[in-house]
Amino acid sequence: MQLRGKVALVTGAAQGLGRGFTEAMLHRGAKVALLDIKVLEGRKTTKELASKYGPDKVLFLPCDVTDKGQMKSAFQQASSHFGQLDIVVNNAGVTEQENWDMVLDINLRSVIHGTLLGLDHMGTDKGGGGGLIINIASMAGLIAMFIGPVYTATKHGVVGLSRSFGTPFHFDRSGVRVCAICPTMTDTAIQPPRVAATPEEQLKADAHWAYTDSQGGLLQVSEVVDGFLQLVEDDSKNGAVMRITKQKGVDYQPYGGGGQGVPYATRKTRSKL
Ligand SMILES: NC(=O)c1ccc[n+]([C@@H]2O[C@H](COP(=O)([O-])OP(=O)(O)OC[C@H]3O[C@@H](n4cnc5c(N)ncnc54)[C@H](O)[C@@H]3O)[C@@H](O)[C@H]2O)c1
Ligand SMILES: CCCCC/C=C\C=C\[C@H](O)C/C=C\C/C=C\CCCC(=O)O
Repeated sequence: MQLRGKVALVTGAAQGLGRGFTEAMLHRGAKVALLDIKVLEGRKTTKELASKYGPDKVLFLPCDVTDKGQMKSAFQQASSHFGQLDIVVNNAGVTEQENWDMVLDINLRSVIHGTLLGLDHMGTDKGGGGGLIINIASMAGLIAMFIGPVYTATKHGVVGLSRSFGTPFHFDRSGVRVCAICPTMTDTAIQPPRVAATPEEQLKADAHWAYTDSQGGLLQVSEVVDGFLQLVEDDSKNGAVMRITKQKGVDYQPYGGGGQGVPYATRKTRSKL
């Protein structure tokens, strides 16, 4: 998909990777609705981007992605403000924490909801023009992050969700590509400090940084954004799971069945047999 003239919605866009994806799309001529629970940061980011790309190109919508009403309303406001919706990036996320219900709600349930809302707004079967949904998973969606079992579970869930909605069964109806991106450790505020407050936290921080350093250190946001743009522009990728690592750069997780999971003959593909 070429970005010029397109409209995107990005969750967790106030900072970090979400801000990076937003700015890259604006730079290529898209308009973007920025959603975030952090209202001050969200407004500040939007103001900065408005002064660089034009106030008509951005819209900030305060939104807690775990609140179904707020999410539904934000999607409606983004679509009606810009007159269309072409790309949804389910990016908002948090790292492992004691309140594991919250990790599940933000990292998985809201991504499921954001994907369903994206299909409702963009699906050709729902009166939309088709489009693209990119779900931000993590390498922890493909391998076990031993200091983050719940985080790992949510990111594996995001990968599975994206692969399933990325099968021809769904694409034939909706015209919406659904893909996931799995970056390894990236230099954003989600990263824990090297020096922690308690011995237990220090044990985790030491394990985390030993692993990260052994993998060549942190990715920069720009490296993940480069992969993101590649996925946006490559219309052949549906149900694809992009990996981004310091050692191998951008590549795709290999799966049997050409990345489409269990072979499935849809009405359209059957009629061509
Ligand atoms: N940084 C990494 O190492 C890394 C690696 C792989 C994947 N990821 C994933 O990338 C995504 C972005 O993370 P980041 O590294 O930019 O972190 P970040 O903390 O810099 O940004 C996350 C953003 O999500 C927002 N957010 C959190 N909870 C929210 C909620 N309930 N509703 C709305 N917005 C909410 C935050 O306010 C923040 O702006 C996350 O899904 C994360 O799991 C990060
Ligand atoms: C002390 C808490 C650390 C929390 C880490 C913060 C964010 C990480 C986000 C990334 O999405 C993780 C990406 C890849 C991790 C994959 C495997 C790591 C294995 C080693 C480990 O458990 O740290």
